[in-house]
Amino acid sequence: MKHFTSIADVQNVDQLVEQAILFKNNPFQSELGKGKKVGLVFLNPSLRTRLSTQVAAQNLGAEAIVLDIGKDGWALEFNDGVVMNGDKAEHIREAAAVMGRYFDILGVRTFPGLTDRSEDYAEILLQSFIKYAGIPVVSLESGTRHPLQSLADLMTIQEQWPHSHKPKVVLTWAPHVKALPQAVPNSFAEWMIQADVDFSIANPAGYDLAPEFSNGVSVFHDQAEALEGADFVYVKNWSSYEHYGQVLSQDEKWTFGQKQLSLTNNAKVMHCLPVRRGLVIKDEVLDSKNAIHLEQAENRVYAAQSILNELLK
Ligand SMILES: NCCC[C@H](NC(=O)CCC(=O)O)C(=O)O
Ligand SMILES: NC(=O)OP(=O)(O)O
Repeated sequence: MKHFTSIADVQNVDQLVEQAILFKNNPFQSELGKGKKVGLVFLNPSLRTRLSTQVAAQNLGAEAIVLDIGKDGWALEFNDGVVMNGDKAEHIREAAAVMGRYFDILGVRTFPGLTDRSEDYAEILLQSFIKYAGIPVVSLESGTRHPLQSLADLMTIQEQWPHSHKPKVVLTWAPHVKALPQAVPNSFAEWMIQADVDFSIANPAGYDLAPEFSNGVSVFHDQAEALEGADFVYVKNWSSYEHYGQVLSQDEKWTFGQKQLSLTNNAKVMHCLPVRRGLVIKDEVLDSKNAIHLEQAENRVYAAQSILNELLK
């Protein structure tokens, strides 16, 4: 593995999940990180990703150094050939190259701007870090994907499903007050399409994911129809891809509560967090035994550890 930015970078997904489960059982079995340094650069906020990746690096014997570059770093210029006479103090060409000299692996979080679809979907920011750092780069959530989250999600589903038949997994949109990225649902879909599950998506009209992420998946605009018999429900808000970055609906009928849960096969309910209680998922579900969001968050450590371990090989 050279970089980890999507499932396409993984040679053997089953083996990766197996390794993550092995790390969960014995976190200190690998010392590949000894003497190595992992830089974690955040252009946007994070709780789980920064902490779980730091713990993962430490479990491998590596040191993780965090820079909240969006807050504490120089404002970065990503465009080439510009005269930098505005508010941007440093070009990505130097910033990434310098970090490439300090670290062995670089993790980067770059949320999409949600105004220019082609710019976000070309992953200009993440690709610039890869181009100029010259070391392995791990996506800590980029414009279009959140692969460390998806790996933890797949691991969680596998742990929670002891049966030999495929589970029915439904990704459902839920309302939100802000325009959020499509990265988490895109990525979850990408991983579920390759997994041994029966996968479908429920969202209001206007919220269909980009075709390259939902190719061949059944998409329902009727949430109740989609939820019937579900074994796992992944609840998440995202802004419109079609009307790019817009909030088209705040329909509270899509808030996931007991009413929705009762349509399922006593489903396990998932969310990547942070979750807005009462708006995205109701307390009655989050505080029930069906909710496995904390298991997902816990598994972030072992997902990150298996990726760092691969890159350190
Ligand atoms: N890393 C997990 C999710 C991050 C982000 N959520 C958020 O920005 C929520 C912010 C809020 O609720 O105000 C997203 O949806 O991609
Ligand atoms: N799920 C997730 O990535 O959480 P953070 O945004 O807090 O890192």
